[in-house]
Amino acid sequence: MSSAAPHVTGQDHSDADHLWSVDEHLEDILATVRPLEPIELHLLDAQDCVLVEDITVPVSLPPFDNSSMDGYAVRVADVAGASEEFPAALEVVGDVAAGQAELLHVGPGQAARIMTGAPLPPGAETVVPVEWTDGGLGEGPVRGMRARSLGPEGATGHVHVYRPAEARAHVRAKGSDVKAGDRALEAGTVLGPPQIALLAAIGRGTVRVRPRPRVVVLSTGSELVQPDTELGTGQIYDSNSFALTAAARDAGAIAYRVGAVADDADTLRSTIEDQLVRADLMVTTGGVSVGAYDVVKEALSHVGDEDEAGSGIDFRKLAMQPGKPQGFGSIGPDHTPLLALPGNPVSSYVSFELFVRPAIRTLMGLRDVHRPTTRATLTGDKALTSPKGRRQFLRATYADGKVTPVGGAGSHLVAALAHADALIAVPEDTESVEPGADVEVVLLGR
Ligand SMILES: Nc1nc2c(c(=O)[nH]1)N[C@H]1C(S)=C(S)[C@@H](COP(=O)(O)OP(=O)(O)OC[C@H]3O[C@@H](n4cnc5c(N)ncnc54)[C@H](O)[C@@H]3O)O[C@H]1N2
Ligand code: MOO
Repeated sequence: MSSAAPHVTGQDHSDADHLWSVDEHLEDILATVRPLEPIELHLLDAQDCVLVEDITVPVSLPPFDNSSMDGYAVRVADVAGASEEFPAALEVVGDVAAGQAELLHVGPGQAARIMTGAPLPPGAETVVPVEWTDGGLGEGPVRGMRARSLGPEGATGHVHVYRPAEARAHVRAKGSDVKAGDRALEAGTVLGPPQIALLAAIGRGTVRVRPRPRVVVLSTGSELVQPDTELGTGQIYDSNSFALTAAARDAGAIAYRVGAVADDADTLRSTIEDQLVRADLMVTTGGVSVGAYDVVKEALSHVGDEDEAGSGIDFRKLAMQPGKPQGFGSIGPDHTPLLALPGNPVSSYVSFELFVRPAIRTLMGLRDVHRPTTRATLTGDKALTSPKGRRQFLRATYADGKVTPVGGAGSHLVAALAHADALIAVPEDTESVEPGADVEVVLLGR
């Protein structure tokens, strides 16, 4: 299943030195990535997915008139004028429990003990809550019914009712929620818990939705080792593959983390080929810069160019900091989109937020693909500086219309990233921002 249109960039940037703007790169990605084909999924597997069919209610909700209270089903005339001083005394003909198929008939002078959700029995016109009665015990108003374990035989004898009730009081009418033939949900609805509740309530076990994309995250670098192992000389822990797998899940994807691949082009190519079978989107980190060991660039620069129309990864520089070197294109027989992110941990995470998250959400068919942004007042005691011609994304915390930078601009500062919940976006033409200024903020984690 192809999740990408043939990748033909709308821009003519054949010049290798062309600096792409953040918006141009994003546009290129979003013009290529296509929503996944819908499939039929069980309700819980469809959570957070976009519905592609209008859902019509097959049976009314509630399907029958039923009681909204534990109490007694009675006739209106039999309790008219009832009071504590002059209670109505009615013969109890038995119990009506929720789910009970056989219904009693309530005649004049009679009452059936009824439970919340149980069908209103024929003959009864209204329900009096048990608190308005003596519960059949003859000792004044009660707070509730006796548990079934204490009275397994059910209700018999007489009940005293102390208040009148209007017709159909405490009765939930058939179809008062939705009626058979009504539109329950429209195509395009995102299925959250309340929508899943409605689908289950009207008896739908499966629905047609766009599935969550399967995203394979692969980090590269011979220096990388797994957490929980001993660090050797020159080694560091692979944090990007964890961060991006988590970020892919957070965006709505089913994410597969592939452990770090060493800096060897053949190994990388064959690992990517092996992973394509379970990928609607591939994300790599590292190896996209200009070093001699920048293996992603080496392995993917010419991949499929000759034999797969529309395939190939384009490596480019963005007018952005962090996140300058990026790769994007599609790969393999299904033209699976691939985003090659830079290796610095903050660069890869910021790039994910700006480019991969919208791609994942486009695959899901969602309308809102971006993180929300807002304007906020910069706080702190120093001016921010930003490289000329680059859109800078600085880590920050945001609250109550104020935004405060956390840590510096270095793209290796993972600890500061872990304490941030926002990014300050400093425009390309701005080199310095004074405290008190109004800035644009990308809100993470919402
Ligand atoms: N001469 C130049 N050098 C560099 C340039 C440049 O324009 N000219 N650009 C710099 C920028 S900006 C970035 S960003 C990086 C991007 O480099 P790569 O994508 O090739 O990434 P690596 O070299 O593989 O790694 C960079 C850095 O990040 C660490 N890293 C990588 N992967 C992980 C991981 N999975 N978990 C944790 N840390 C990781 C890696 O050890 C390096 O320290 O290039 C600059 N250089
Ligand atoms: O662009 Mo790099 O991502 O500045 O560190």
